[in-house]
Amino acid sequence: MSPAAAPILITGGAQRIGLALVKHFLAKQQAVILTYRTKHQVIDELASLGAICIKADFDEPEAITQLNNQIRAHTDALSAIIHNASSWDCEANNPDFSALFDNMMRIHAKVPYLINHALSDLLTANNNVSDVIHITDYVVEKGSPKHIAYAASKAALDNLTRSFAAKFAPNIKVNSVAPSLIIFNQDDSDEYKAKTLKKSIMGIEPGSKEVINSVDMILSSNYMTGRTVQIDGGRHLR
Ligand SMILES: NC(=O)C1=CN([C@@H]2O[C@H](COP(=O)(O)OP(=O)(O)OC[C@H]3O[C@@H](n4cnc5c(N)ncnc54)[C@H](OP(=O)(O)O)[C@@H]3O)[C@@H](O)[C@H]2O)C=CC1
Ligand SMILES: Nc1nc2c(c(=O)[nH]1)N=C([C@H](O)[C@@H](O)CO)CN2
Repeated sequence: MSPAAAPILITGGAQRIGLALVKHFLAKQQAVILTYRTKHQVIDELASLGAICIKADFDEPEAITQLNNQIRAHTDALSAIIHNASSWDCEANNPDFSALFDNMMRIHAKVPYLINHALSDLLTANNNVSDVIHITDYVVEKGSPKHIAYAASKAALDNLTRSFAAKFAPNIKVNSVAPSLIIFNQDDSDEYKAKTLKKSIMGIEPGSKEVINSVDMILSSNYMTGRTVQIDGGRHLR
């Protein structure tokens, strides 16, 4: 009987894509540690399924230190870290561009940077090659005039992928998944949805399974590192 794999840490695991990833791994009997900021109703269900649910608001100064300590109370190894937590904020909603830029850089670049450093020994303690996966965005390659700070922060995360891949090899692989539209938000208008669907040449809202498939492919590789899986429906061909 092979020993149970060490837990996978997923940040922002209580809704949408993060939640789909958590449920996917739990269904495969894979141990999961997830962070959440808001106490979504689903948290109790995930805990009953065996997930370790840790409250972490990464806007708080001590969040990383507290997360580090809480994770070490539960495990002495990790098989993967998936940096999923994110805030899709924009200049139109934030007249304070300085605060917006700081917030975007913190959640999308500083938090993954600090977590990777803080927990790398737990990844190395894993019995097999471990993984860090950064969930970036198609806009890393194109920019975004309506989400300027967001796109720049995801580009920083994209660059961290290559730096950490070089630093952590060969015990830890580090890769990005760069989606464009995966799932709409509840308050998205029909007009926005129609306009967004036209941006790719596949023209669909693919759903979280696209990200799950890409993550599973990365985790199944013993060789791929410092690279990006782009799941964008052919947006670059428009
Ligand atoms: N949805 C899509 O179509 C696309 C998504 N992506 C990327 O995929 C990933 C998942 O997307 P999606 O599911 O839509 O993400 P969401 O916008 O639903 O956010 C994911 C989670 O991030 C958490 N979060 C945000 N800010 C903080 C913070 N300061 N501290 C702690 N947690 C925080 C939220 O926690 P809580 O809810 O607990 O407050 C939320 O559950 C993201 O990285 C996103 O940028 C990229 C392109 C397209
Ligand atoms: N944290 C989030 N990031 C992004 C989201 C989201 O809902 N939350 N959504 C998008 C869009 O789907 C975009 O890819 C297409 O308009 C981008 N990032």
